[in-house]
Amino acid sequence: MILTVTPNPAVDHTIHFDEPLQTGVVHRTDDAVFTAGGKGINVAKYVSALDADTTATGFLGGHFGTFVRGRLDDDGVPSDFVTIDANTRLNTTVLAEDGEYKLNHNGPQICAADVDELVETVQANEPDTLLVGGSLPPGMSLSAVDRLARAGDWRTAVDMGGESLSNLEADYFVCKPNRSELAAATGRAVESDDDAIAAAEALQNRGFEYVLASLGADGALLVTDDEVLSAPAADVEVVDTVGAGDAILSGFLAAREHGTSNADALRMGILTAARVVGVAGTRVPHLEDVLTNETRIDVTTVRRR
Ligand SMILES: O=P(O)(O)OC[C@@]1(O)O[C@H](CO)[C@@H](O)[C@@H]1O
Repeated sequence: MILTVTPNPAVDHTIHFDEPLQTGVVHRTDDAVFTAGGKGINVAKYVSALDADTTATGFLGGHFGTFVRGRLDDDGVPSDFVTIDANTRLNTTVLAEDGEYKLNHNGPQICAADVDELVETVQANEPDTLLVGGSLPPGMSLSAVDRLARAGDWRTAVDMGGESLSNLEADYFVCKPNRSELAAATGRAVESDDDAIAAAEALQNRGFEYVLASLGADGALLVTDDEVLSAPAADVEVVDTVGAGDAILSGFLAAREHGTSNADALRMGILTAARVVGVAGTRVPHLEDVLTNETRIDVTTVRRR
């Protein structure tokens, strides 16, 4: 079972305007979507739709916490959250004619007892794979992530900011940096494909079994002890990119749970992301047929290591 930990869940508010944003103007629209979000929660939603056994945990509180719980229940995603006093955050994505604006709140204050309860909740769920996804709320330190990774006999995936990746100390199964996180984690400029490969290899050498790097329109890389694999992005219409990285990781984790090869897992990540970018916000698109989809994604071996 894949247990996802979202230390800092969110109600994702995605609002769309057919005009560029301007200061001093009241922009009005009918087009707004509210979903249960946060990186770990998105992974739970997507891997569940990919037919992998999953449960979502993390911290939830207040009215927004109730909303997130309710949405997961409606979607049939099992959850086992730690309840906190403070309100879960609201994150807004504005899709305007002049671009995609992401406005994220830092989240509610967490205390040591909340973290202890989270560790106990994770242990009680006995996952095979643990994923810790997204930012840490105020009061939760990075050492708590290492503690979660070491609290039982599971493999741990992480999807966190680049600086966090470079400061983790436990053993990790996979991390999923994007381009800027690769740069922040390694202190290298990541502009070209070669830069991305070199940075992903450098990160893998630091002790991650797999580095799955999401490169937006340039697709994704998978670096293992033995090889570097590359896959292009699918050629699809993009509504917004929110959740695309979560989708790549979800496809990869679900495929690994189903026992596929590395190349097929990378392909499934790309195909899952191709569906997710086609819907607004972090709504769950139709994913049941992703494995059997006709779309050709050619995974290439960049080099053997
Ligand atoms: O502030 P964080 O935790 O880094 O990111 C949170 C977030 O922006 O990431 C998800 C998309 O990946 C959204 O569902 C969510 O609002």
